[in-house]
Amino acid sequence: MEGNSILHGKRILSVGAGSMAEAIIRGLIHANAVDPSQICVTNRSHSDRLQQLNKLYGVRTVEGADTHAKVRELAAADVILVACKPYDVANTLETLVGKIGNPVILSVAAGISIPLMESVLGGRPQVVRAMPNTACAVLQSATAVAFGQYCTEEAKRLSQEILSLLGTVSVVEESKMDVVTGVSGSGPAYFYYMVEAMQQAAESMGLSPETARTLVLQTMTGAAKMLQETGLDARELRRQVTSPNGTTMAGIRALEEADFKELIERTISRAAERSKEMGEQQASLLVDRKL
Ligand SMILES: NC(=O)C1=CN([C@@H]2O[C@H](COP(=O)(O)OP(=O)(O)OC[C@H]3O[C@@H](n4cnc5c(N)ncnc54)[C@H](OP(=O)(O)O)[C@@H]3O)[C@@H](O)[C@H]2O)C=CC1
Ligand SMILES: O=C(O)[C@@H]1CCC=N1
Repeated sequence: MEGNSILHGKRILSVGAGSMAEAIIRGLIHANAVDPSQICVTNRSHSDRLQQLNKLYGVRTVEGADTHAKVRELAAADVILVACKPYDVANTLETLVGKIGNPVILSVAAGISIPLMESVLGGRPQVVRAMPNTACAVLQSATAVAFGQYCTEEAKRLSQEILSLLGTVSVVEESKMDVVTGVSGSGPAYFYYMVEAMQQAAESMGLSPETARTLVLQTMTGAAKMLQETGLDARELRRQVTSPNGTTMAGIRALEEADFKELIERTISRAAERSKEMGEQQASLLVDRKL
């Protein structure tokens, strides 16, 4: 672990102990970037889940109901990772008011805007909105990040340092976050769906499940590596596989007949719209509550 890293001695409190919190924690521990004792995790009610994370990663935990310990953790946190479901964000942030110093509020919640979080927290909170994906767990996330108006340069550096340990980081305007969510936040699931479909097809045509899995996984891994390591774009790499009138051309023709590119555009657009919708729902609930 780097003693001179900006993360040295920083305390990270994860509010939420689900899939995304675990992917981030696992990544940070595996990157050897923080000592497990720097991370504390809390959730609402599932103490068994907290015990599991403590056992797996050595992180500290504090139960939702353990008020004194929780208040201490909140006050001492340098970074509060908001990793609960979008519809729980406003209520969760409300419970922090008056109990925190001036930590970086690093939210990964889909759709929930920086102004909404700032308004719930009040004052001049340092809110960072990120959209990573579960590949944080293997340090291969494609993360995008947008900064709130009250973030200091140090807060920006600290959050970027944390996220860049977990994969690539692209700084974007907040208005692009819904699209980002549709592309790379949900993206791994489209990819897994494609893997499922290819394995299923391979098996239905007579390959054993084991052979199907090996061939499909290595094909995907090899293709991704070719994209990364040759610097060539996808179109050119596809051209190299496609012999005139050969097998690939026959396969691609089936994708074109099904309007595959339009389908992918629709897929990303639906996910982005859902992100926007979730944010708008939460914003209007908040307005209703204030009336
Ligand atoms: N999964 C993914 O691939 C990605 C998810 N995200 C975002 O990450 C966030 C979390 O998603 P995910 O991990 O899948 O969700 P999960 O349902 O797996 O986890 C949600 C967690 O939030 C906890 N929680 C809810 N309310 C509170 C509260 N008031 N205080 C403390 N903890 C609370 C829950 O605790 P309990 O179980 O006790 O109720 C649970 O541990 C979402 O906002 C999502 O949009 C972003 C990118 C990718
Ligand atoms: O499905 C979801 O809502 C979350 C956000 C991005 C990926 N998973």
